[in-house]
Amino acid sequence: MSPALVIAVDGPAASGKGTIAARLATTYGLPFLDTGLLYRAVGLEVLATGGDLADEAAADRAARALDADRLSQDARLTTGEAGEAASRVAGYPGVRAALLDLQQAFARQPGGAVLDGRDIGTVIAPDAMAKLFVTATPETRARRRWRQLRDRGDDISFEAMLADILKRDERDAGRGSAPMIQASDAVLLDTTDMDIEQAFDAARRIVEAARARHTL
Ligand SMILES: Nc1ncnc2c1ncn2[C@@H]1O[C@H](COP(=O)(O)OP(=O)(O)OP(=O)(O)O)[C@@H](O)[C@H]1O
Ligand SMILES: Nc1ccn([C@@H]2O[C@H](COP(=O)(O)O)[C@@H](O)[C@H]2O)c(=O)n1
Repeated sequence: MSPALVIAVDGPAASGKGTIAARLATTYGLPFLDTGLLYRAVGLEVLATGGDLADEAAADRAARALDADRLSQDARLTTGEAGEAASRVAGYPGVRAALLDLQQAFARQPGGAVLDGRDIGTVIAPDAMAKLFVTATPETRARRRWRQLRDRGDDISFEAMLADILKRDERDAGRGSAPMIQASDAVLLDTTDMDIEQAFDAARRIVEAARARHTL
C-alpha cells in the first residue's frame, strides 16, 4: 500500500496558501481542511455571545463547543473582523488544545489529506509527506487581500490593510503557543513575483519531489 499523501501548507496571512492548498487537494483527489476557519469560528462565537476576545475562558469554551461541520456555510467567517478575532483567540493554549484532535484526525485519513494553516507542518502533522511554507512580501499580501475584499464590496484602504497584515504577522509569529514558523523540513515558496498559476505549478513540483523521495 502506498503511504498516505499528507500535504501541510503553512504561511502568513494572504500569502496564497489556501488557494494553493485547495488546488493541490483537487489535483490529488484529497480532502482539504482550511484550519484558519476553525479559529475564525471560535473568534466569531466569542463576539456573538457578547464576550470579550481578551476573555481566555470564554474562548476556550467556544473552542470546545465548536461544530466543525457547519463551518463552510457561514459567509461571516471570511470577513476581516473574523480574521482579526481568530488571531486573538489563536494565542490561547486552551483553544489550540481543543482544536488539536479534530485537525490531527483529519490529517490521518486513509490516503492522506491537505491542510493549510500556521502550525500544520510543526504541530498538527509533523510527519507530513510534503510540507510547504508559502510566503510573499507584506505589501504583496496586503494588495492581494485588499483586492479580494474590495471586489466583494468591503471598504478598506490599502494602508489599513497593510497595517492589519503586519499586526497579524507579529501576533501569529510571536505567540508562545504553536507560533507560525517554517518547519525545518518545509520548502519555502515565495510567491511575491508569481501569479496563481505559477505559484500552483511550483507547489506541485515541491509535492512531486517529496513523493519521489518517499518512494525511493
Ligand atoms: N500568486 C498569487 N497572485 C495573485 N493573487 C493571488 C495569488 N495567490 C493568491 N492570490 C489571491 O490572494 C487572495 C488571498 O489568497 P488566499 O486566500 O489563498 O491566501 P491565504 O494565505 O489562504 O489567506 P488566509 O490568511 O486567509 O489564510 C485571494 O484573493 C487569492 O485569489
Ligand atoms: N493553523 C492555524 C490556522 C489559523 N490560525 C490563526 O487564525 C487566524 C486566521 O487564519 P487564516 O488562515 O484564515 O487567515 C490566523 O491569523 C492565526 O492567528 C492559527 O493560529 N493556526
